[in-house]
This record gives sequence, structure tokens and C-alpha cells, in this order.
Amino acid sequence: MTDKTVLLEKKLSQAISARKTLEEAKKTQVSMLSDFATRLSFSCRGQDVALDNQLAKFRSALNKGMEIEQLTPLIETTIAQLKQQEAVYEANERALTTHIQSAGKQLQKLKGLPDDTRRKLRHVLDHELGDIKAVSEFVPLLEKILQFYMQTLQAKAAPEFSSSTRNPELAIELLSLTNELVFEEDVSEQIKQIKQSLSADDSVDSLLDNSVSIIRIFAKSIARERQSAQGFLVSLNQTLEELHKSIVETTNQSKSVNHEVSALNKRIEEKISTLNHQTQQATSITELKQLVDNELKELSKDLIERENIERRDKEVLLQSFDKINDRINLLETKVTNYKKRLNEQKFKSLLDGLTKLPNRAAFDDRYNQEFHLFEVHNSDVTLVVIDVDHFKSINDKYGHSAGDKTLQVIARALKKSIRKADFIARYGGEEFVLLMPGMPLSSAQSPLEKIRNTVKAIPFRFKEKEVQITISLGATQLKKGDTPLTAFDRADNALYDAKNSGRDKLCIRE
Ligand SMILES: Nc1nc2c(ncn2[C@@H]2O[C@H](COP(=O)(O)OP(=O)(O)OP(=O)(O)O)[C@@H](O)[C@H]2O)c(=O)[nH]1
Repeated sequence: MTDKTVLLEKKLSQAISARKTLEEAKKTQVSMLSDFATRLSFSCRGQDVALDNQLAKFRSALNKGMEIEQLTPLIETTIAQLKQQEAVYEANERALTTHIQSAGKQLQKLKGLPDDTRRKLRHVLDHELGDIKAVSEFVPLLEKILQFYMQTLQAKAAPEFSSSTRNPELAIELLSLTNELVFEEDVSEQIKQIKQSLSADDSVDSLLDNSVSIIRIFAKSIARERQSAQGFLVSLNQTLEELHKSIVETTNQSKSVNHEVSALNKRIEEKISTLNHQTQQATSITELKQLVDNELKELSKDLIERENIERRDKEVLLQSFDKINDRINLLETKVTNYKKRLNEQKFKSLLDGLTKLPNRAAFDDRYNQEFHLFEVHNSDVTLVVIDVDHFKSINDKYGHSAGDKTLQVIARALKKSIRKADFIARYGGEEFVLLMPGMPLSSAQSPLEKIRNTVKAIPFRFKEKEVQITISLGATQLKKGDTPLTAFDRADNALYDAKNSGRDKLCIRE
């Protein structure tokens, strides 16, 4: 073997080996490509039956290892089919957007859609829907809209007032209304039970029951009050009529007696004048004596008769006066009784006469209820005792009525400075108490400081002098283990702290 042959052989062997490597590489590439195409075709499966069949043919051709020339027509048909499918996709996407838009708009029109849901829905329709770039992005969006539908359906399906729905604000309002009303003694037990029930159970069902009971009691009490007022007026009228009759009778009696007496007087006068005339005509003492004797007898008869008439008249008059007196006394008793009843009602009333704020009795009632609620719900309740500083000196310097006016102005300012849920009362003298349900002590400090400054800023003017009046406040929060008394004492001690540290201050005791 020549050197040339050896070289040729070596080159041939190298060429064969290179070709093998190339073929192997191509085989791997084709296999990878075919695998990729197969997987891709699988992921498109289920979109369209014709496309599915076409892709199945393509996969089988790849698996059989068909040559590219054989695959080409298959690929071309598949591409055409895919293009068609793409157009269908785009149309579907547009239709989906339109459907979601219109479903969302319908949902927006529904009543009872919760506010938060309405806001989120608007965001989905106005922003998120426009940002969609692939069909798959519709899925979370649709999930969201489905949730909105469910929330709306739930809100609609729930009865507006489920019997177990709770409404503590309404319970408190009913309690304070019940406190402000004045009820008769015989329903006090019933009212007590209603108040207890309002404190213990603030479900709508129980509130409705209690409201109906209160209205019933109130309607009954109004009817009774009206009946009693009517009865009083009828009996007043009757007594006045009887009085009038007695007076008319007495006047008539007096008139007729007067008439009789003046006729008698006339007769007496005539007799005296006749006697006078006859005495002048008499010629002898015996005749005169006889004449005077006779006339005097007649005269004394007339005088006795007049005396009798006058005595009788006096008796009748006295009787009549007694009758009138009795009637007037009766009238007086009736008016006094009625006045007493009105006064009792006023006394029982829970408003303080001077400041028109709830009084101490009203506070005690409310405080006990609030305490009970605190024990049941363990809610935050702040209790504040407020006292006007150096109030005695206002009385001393500017008079008691200036003091009264000051209390009225401060009471009005306090009332205006608190929340609707708060309860303020005049506890006595120059002392006020404030209950702040649902308010933790830590949050109460800022509004209480505001109240202090509001009172301080009131421009009082006495005897042409500007006077600044301040208040001291002691606050605490009801806590576990408290009794109404211990909590109140704590607030009172906080007030002493404020007084002892210079007044015009808010002090707290936890
Ligand atoms: N004008 C008026 N004065 C009242 C009324 N009720 C209580 N007072 C007076 O309020 C004063 C309260 O005085 P004190 O309790 O000594 O307290 P203070 O003088 O305000 O002093 P500090 O509380 O220590 O700042 C007393 O003089 C009472 O007579 C009221 O309804 N009208």
C-alpha cells in the first residue's frame, strides 16, 4: 500500500466519522424539534376539532420521522388552520370584552350592591378590562366579577332586618328616650323590665318588641291623662255652675227680702206719720194715751215682723254663704290636687329645671344601664366628672342669678360640644357628668381638652367686666371588677387631682 492510498483511506475514514457526527446532530435536532412541535400541538388541543385533527396528523408524521419535503404540505395546511383559529380567537376576545362590559354595567345598576363592591367593579370595568392582552387574563377578571355577583346576591338575599341583626346605637337611643319620658307609678315595673331588656339585648327583633311595648304604655298613659284632664274640667264646670246657682239664689232671696222689708218700712213710716198727725189732733190725755197705746202695739208688731224677716234673711244668707264657701273650698281642693299631680310629674321628670340637661336621677338611670352594657359587651366607656372652678366666687361677686346664667351657658356649651352618642347631665350644683360610650379613655383626652377650652373661651361679662370661667375635668374608663360606685369615685378622684393641681385641667385615672 502506497503512502497515497494510506492518506486517502485516512481522509475517507475522517469524512465518514464527520458525516456520522453530523447525522447524529441532525437527528437530535429533528427529534428535539419534533418533540417541541408535538408539545406545542398538544397545548393547542381542544380549541377546534379540525385544528385538532390536523395537529394529530402532523404529530404522527413527525413521530414517523417523515422527511421535510413530505412534511411541508402538512405544515402549510396547519399554518392556514392556525391563522383561521387566530381570527376566531380575536373575535371571541372582543365578544368576551363586550359581554363582561355589559354584565358589569347591569351589575352596577342593581340596587343593594355594597359600596365597596361598586367601587371595585367600576375599577375593573374602567381600567382592568381595557388592559387585557391575552384570553387567559380574562380568567381572574371573571372570577372577580363572579364574586361581585355573589356579594350582591348575598346582600339581596339577606332580609333587611334579620331578627338577629344587632343595633346597639338604636338600643341606646331607645334607652335615653325611655329615660326622658315620665310614666305612671303602676307601669314602673314594666318600664324597668323594658330598660333591662334594652340593655341586655340589642337585636333588632328585641328592639322592635320593646319599641312597641313603650309606644303601647305611652299611648295608654296619654289616654289616661286626657281622660283625667277631661274629668277634672267636667267637675270644675259642675262646681262652677252650682256656685253660680247659689249666688243667683242668694241674690234673688236678698232682693225679695229687701222688697218685703221696704214695704214694711213704708208701713211703719206711714203709721208713725198717722200717729204724729193724730197726737196733734188729740184733745185729752186719755184719748192721747189710748191712741198711742194702739198705734205702738201695731208698730211693735211691724217691728217684730221686720226683725223676723231680717233674721230669717240673715240665716238664709248665712246658709247660702256657707254653701258657696263649701263649693269654693271644693273647687280649691280640686285645683290643689291637680296642681299637686302636675308638680309630682315635674318632680318625677328627669330634666334639670335650670339647665334643661338631664338631672341626677336621669344620670343614675343611664349610668346603671351603660354599666350593664359594659358588663355584657366589655365595651369602652369613658366617664367624666366636670366641675366649674371657683363657682362660689361668681355667686359672691356677681350675684346668684349671674351664677344661674353661667350654669345655663356652660350647660349649653357642654351639650353642643359632645357627640350624639354621649350623655351629659347636671349632677348637682356646679357639677356635671359625662358618659362617653364606645370611647376609650386614650381617645377621649383630645375631645375633653377641646371641651375645656370651649368653656374657657366663652366671653362672660358681669357688671361691665369681662370674666373668664374655667372648668376642671376628671376622667376614667370603666374596667373589669368595677362597680358603678368605684368607677365614679375614680373619676371624682381624678377631678380632685385637677382641682389640686391648679384647676382648669383635665386629669385622668386609669
Ligand atoms: N347660682 C347658683 N349657685 C349654685 C347652684 N348650685 C350650687 N351653687 C353654688 O355653687 C358653689 C359651689 O361652691 P364650692 O363647692 O365651694 O366650689 P367652688 O367655689 O366652685 O370652688 P372649686 O370647686 O374648688 O373651684 C356654692 O356657693 C353653691 O351655693 C345653682 O343652682 N345656682
